[in-house]
Amino acid sequence: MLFHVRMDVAIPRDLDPDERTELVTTEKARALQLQREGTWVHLWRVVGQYSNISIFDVPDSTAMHNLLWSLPLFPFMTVQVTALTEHPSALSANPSP
Ligand SMILES: O=C(O)CC1=CCC(=O)O1
Repeated sequence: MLFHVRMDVAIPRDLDPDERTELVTTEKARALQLQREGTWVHLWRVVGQYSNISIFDVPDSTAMHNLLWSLPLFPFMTVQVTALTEHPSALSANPSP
């Protein structure tokens, strides 16, 4: 099941710099792991913002929820999730005759 997710990151300015570095480093490691596993299918920076647009491929909405809650930066993010389904005009839904 595919999900479109927008994450807007807001790390407090007064957070300890070492803690900030640790958070960002562990978030990156987790993101790379999930991309290698094929779960985090796309990860794009939103131009000019500390935000990303991502596509996830997970079994169901509970898995999506649990994954997001498990992210190290989750406490510092506002997350918008949109469940996706196949468009009837997509090439993938219309194999060539
Ligand atoms: O920087 C971000 O947009 C938050 C984030 C998600 C995965 C990652 O490595 O950073």
